[in-house]
Amino acid sequence: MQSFKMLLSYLKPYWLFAIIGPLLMFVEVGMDLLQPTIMQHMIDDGIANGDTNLTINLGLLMLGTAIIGLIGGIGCSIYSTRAAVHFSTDLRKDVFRKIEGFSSKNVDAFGTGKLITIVTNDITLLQRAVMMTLKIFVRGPFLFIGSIVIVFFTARELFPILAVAVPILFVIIVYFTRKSGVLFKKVQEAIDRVNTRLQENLAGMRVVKAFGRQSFEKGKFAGANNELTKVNISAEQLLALMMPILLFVVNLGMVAALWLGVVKVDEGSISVGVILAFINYMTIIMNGLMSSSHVLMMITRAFPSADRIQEVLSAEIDIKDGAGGITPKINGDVTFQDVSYSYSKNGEYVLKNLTFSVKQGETLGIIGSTGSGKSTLTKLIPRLYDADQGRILIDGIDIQDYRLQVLRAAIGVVTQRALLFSGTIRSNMLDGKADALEQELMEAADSSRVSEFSLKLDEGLSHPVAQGGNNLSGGQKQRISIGRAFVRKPAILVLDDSTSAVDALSESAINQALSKNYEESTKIIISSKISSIKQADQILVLEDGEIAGKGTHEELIKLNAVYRDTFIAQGGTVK
Ligand SMILES: Nc1ncnc2c1ncn2[C@@H]1O[C@H](COP(=O)(O)OP(=O)(O)OP(=O)(O)O)[C@@H](O)[C@H]1O
Repeated sequence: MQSFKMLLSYLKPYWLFAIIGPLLMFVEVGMDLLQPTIMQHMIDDGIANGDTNLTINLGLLMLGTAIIGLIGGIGCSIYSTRAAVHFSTDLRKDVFRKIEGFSSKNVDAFGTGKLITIVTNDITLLQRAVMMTLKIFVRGPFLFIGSIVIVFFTARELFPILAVAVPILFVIIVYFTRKSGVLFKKVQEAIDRVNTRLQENLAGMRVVKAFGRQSFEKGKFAGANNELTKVNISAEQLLALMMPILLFVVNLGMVAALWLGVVKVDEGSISVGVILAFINYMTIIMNGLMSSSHVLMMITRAFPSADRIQEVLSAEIDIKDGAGGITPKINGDVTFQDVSYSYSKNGEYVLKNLTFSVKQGETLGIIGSTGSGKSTLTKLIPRLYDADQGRILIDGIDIQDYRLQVLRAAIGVVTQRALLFSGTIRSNMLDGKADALEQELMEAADSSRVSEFSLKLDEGLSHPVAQGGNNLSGGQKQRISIGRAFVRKPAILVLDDSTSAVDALSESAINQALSKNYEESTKIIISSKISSIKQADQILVLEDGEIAGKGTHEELIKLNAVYRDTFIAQGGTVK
């Protein structure tokens, strides 16, 4: 509820629409409320007295009020829709912007499935709730209260029926609205799980097919889907139950009105027109209450969504921007001082007391078994995660003191899995440096061996890249990913097992280009192949998050048994 109220501030820029809409609705409802009373006079004063002129005039008045009501209704729809759609557009923009600023830890904490549901489903639900509020929230209560007031003054003899029926209707609505709120929260959570399953399957479709896991994955998806079906049915059934119960109460009220009305007509205290008008008002009251309850349900349904949206908007981004003011030119000396890191609070440390330094232009090789923390180490440098203990310095300055933009602009990362975006080879490479000159682009394409295959393509660098680079081979994707990092000529180049899918010839060409064209960049190269890091100025051997060895290839061969054994296992010979 609190979140819903807070998010309503997004309506502020559209306050005029948000006021005009409901105001026009007042016009529509006013006209609706007049109809039964006009009809009553038509029956009692016009038809009963055989006054044709009055009957026709009252008939025309009914038509006139109906047309004015229609205009009010259409105007209300137009303005309310505008306000609600603009509201959700602005909200979606802000939520997306916030997610863009999330640290990797924030994303891990929410999960991508949930974030997608929030940006799509939750915001749509909220938009609908706002629209209904502007359109119908005025209509329901106004119809309801207006009818009660009119009945009180024009059919007081029948008023006791309302005095009994209305509180009962109220209790029913409050009960069902509360109950459904809880269930709709569960529906949202179930949608999260379906989205997560779907997302995982789409991303890993090839693996699923290659391993013949379709039926297994279908089973998992069906599990999440069945869960969603179950809670959806419970929620919808609850809603479906409410309407007949409300109708039943209203019908009882009508029967009572007819019975009491006949008695009163016999007594001569009311006319037939009053009974008909009362029954009409009773229907209007029911409609008013039903539409109010419908909007209330929509709003209740939107409460959990508002909470989830607010959760994103108020999430504290754990990576804080540095104060800046430091020289934006980064040379590339990297120093780790006693750095430890754990992915979860109170969890096991993935990196333990790492201390090493690498000078500008030097190459640092990192080798170690699977899960030893190599990738994590490199993720700490552009501050995708912040170290829990110790400090990381670049050019002698703590990385937390740099503006994030400055820090990250100085680092070129080639991730283990080549992640490409739909577009062209060129647009993917330009992601590394948007304003790169053609010459810089070509140099990067040559160094990363992109040219080697792009020149054979009809469109060259303009060759289209499908979503995720699915129309390219693993090696081609890796080369484009390397080219993207190369084009920025970064002070620090991080290559995380980035040539695993590249053929030996290309790998050696890329390594040559690295030492020739990127002489000034500090190079941090993770590789499972010793041949790829043999020439490094310094090699770290990571074991279980700790530095188990440090030195040049020759030093480690002599002094580090794990390194020596790995070298021999990879076909190396030791003198
Ligand atoms: N986002 C994450 N959340 C929680 N734990 C993680 C996360 N990423 C990695 N880990 C864990 O941290 C440890 C180190 O992972 P890391 O990816 O750094 O290893 P690595 O040495 O690069 O492995 P590989 O050679 O297989 O790529 C592993 O135990 C892994 O399970």
